[in-house]
Amino acid sequence: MRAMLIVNPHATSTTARRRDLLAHALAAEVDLSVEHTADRGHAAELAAKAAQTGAALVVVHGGDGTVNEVVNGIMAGAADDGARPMLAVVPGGSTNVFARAIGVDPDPTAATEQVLDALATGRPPVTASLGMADDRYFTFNAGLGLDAEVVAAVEEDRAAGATVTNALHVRKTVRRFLASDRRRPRLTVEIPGRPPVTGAHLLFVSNVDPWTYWEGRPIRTNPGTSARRGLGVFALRSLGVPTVVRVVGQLVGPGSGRPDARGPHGRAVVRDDDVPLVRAVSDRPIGLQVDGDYLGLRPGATFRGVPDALRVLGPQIAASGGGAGAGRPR
Ligand SMILES: Nc1ncnc2c1ncn2[C@@H]1O[C@H](COP(=O)(O)OP(=O)(O)OP(=O)(O)O)[C@@H](O)[C@H]1O
Repeated sequence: MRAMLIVNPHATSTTARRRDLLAHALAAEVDLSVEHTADRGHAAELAAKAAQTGAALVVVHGGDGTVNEVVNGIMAGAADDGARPMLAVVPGGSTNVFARAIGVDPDPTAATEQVLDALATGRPPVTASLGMADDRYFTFNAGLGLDAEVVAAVEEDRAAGATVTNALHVRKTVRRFLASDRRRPRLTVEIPGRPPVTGAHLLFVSNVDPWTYWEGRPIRTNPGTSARRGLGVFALRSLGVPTVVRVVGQLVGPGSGRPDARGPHGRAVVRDDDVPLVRAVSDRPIGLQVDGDYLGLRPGATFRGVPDALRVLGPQIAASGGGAGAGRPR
């Protein structure tokens, strides 16, 4: 089997030793080419090349941003899903939301074992859905408004040499929240078959649950969403302090991370956990983020679910038919 290993050598939790071990272990099982990314965008080019030249497997070792690039590269490189290489993820970032949501072990050594075991035993890949925000695929979430503004502000600090920490995210979120125009909501959100929702301030669209992790704890905006189902939609129609305090409490309070958590709810919360399509139009330009990558200001965006888009090698499937969001064997 021909495979490509794509590594972001600058990802937060990777080391030279781990990269070497991973490459050696994989090379014992497959015909492997090893590529290190040189800059932003390179992982997408490499993955597209792997798909175009008929590789059967692309293994990515990096954070969610590099995984997003690799997925977009695979999808661009092979339009026909039968010709698409399988994906395997060995987490190398700080949160690794997509990998964890589809049942990849967050520990890179254990995740490597999952991939080697699947190769050695012939365990089939599982399928996973993707989301699309306009023409860009996403693996875990995309958003319009506050979260995109926070991503942009954090990226700016990172580019200036700051270390990205949870504390930095909190500072930027509070600052953007206080600076936002909380009296003039910008968005109209349209979900087919439902009356349009006017007066929304922000929109989060999820492909998997949880939406993200905080200090290792899952933050669940749409607990009914998984890589086997459609998109999760979460919008807020009020940024009033009482509403925000209540919703933040529902997102991070006791019991919020449990598998049976109800998720955020209330009059100002618009939520749907399984939709094929959602459109949002803004009355003035609004920031868009996709898997933590800021794409700039937009007049709005169209989000689509892409079922069974990827075959992911490594995660096991529970007897009940699904791990944490993983799809079915294929
Ligand atoms: N060699 C590189 N040099 C600069 N940027 C890169 C390189 N390789 C990948 N990138 C970009 O850097 C961003 C962050 O990388 P990645 O997600 O792999 O790691 P991370 O920052 O550790 O992840 P996380 O933010 O989840 O902790 C990605 O958006 C990716 O496109």
